[in-house]
Amino acid sequence: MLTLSDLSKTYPNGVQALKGITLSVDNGLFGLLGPNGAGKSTLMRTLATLQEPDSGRIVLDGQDVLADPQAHRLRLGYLPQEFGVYPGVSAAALLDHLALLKGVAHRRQRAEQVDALLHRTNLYEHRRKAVDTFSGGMRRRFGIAQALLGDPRLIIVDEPTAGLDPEERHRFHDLLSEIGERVIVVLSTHIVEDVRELCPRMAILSEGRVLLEGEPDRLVEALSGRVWRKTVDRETVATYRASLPVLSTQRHAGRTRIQVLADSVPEPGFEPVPPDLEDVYFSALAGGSAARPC
Ligand SMILES: Nc1ncnc2c1ncn2[C@@H]1O[C@H](COP(=O)(O)OP(=O)(O)OP(=O)(O)O)[C@@H](O)[C@H]1O
Repeated sequence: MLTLSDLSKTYPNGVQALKGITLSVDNGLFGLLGPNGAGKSTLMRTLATLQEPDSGRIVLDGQDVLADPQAHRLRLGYLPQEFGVYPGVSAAALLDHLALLKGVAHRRQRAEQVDALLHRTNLYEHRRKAVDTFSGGMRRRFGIAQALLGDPRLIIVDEPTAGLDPEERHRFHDLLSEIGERVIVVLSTHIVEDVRELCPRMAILSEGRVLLEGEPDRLVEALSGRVWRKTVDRETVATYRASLPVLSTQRHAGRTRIQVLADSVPEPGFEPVPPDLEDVYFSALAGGSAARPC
């Protein structure tokens, strides 16, 4: 169990990136969803003990993370948004090197672990290729392999599917789900689909605060009967936005579909639609009229 209590962080330039974040995270995949600048990466780096919060507490399995960051790092796997690799070094050699840094001192044990991870991430046949020549998807999978070195208890993945093609994204999702069966995985993303497909629990973060937390299915259910759609001309969208709580707009066959949150039909011509997680996300960002945290 991972608990974050009242974490706050203000950068030297005055930006308050975290404003009292409190969350409880169990085994499995936990999705942190939020727009750019919400504070996701700051929170991920804080969880990875790469930077300290100004205040607050992090406890993993009863141990105070900030009191002993070194012990925490041994139980941690981290896949940052961007990671550099030494040019010309093969996947197997780099994993071996990283395993050594992670404290897997015994050569044979290291070789076994590296081989197992290369198989698990479907990179075994590419093990002799330099990681800097890998495609985006292969690089991400390599990132997961290095995050799994040393058998961590907590895995942190920051925006893992950005830039992946659908097939690689799918493959990456399978890998994350499988990992989530045994450990805590905290996944940050601005892609609603990632959370819908992967996470039994989630939180929506914006401007350094948790707006909403819960099970995606239950959060969607809470919007049932309250989402309405109408196809309109593009020029009228601003008028609708000014008078109704518009959740989202979408181009469809040359016209625009708007989705509105309302307890009853907002005006003639709107039809009810089943809510989805995107509606939950936009309603939370819009001020949380749907926000009934569970
Ligand atoms: N090192 C830093 N110094 C100053 N401000 C920072 C620093 N890192 C992040 N910020 C600011 O803190 C806020 C939160 O940024 P953060 O990168 O944590 O958000 P994010 O949700 O991960 O966004 P993105 O998806 O764009 O990475 C932003 O306003 C950002 O400009």
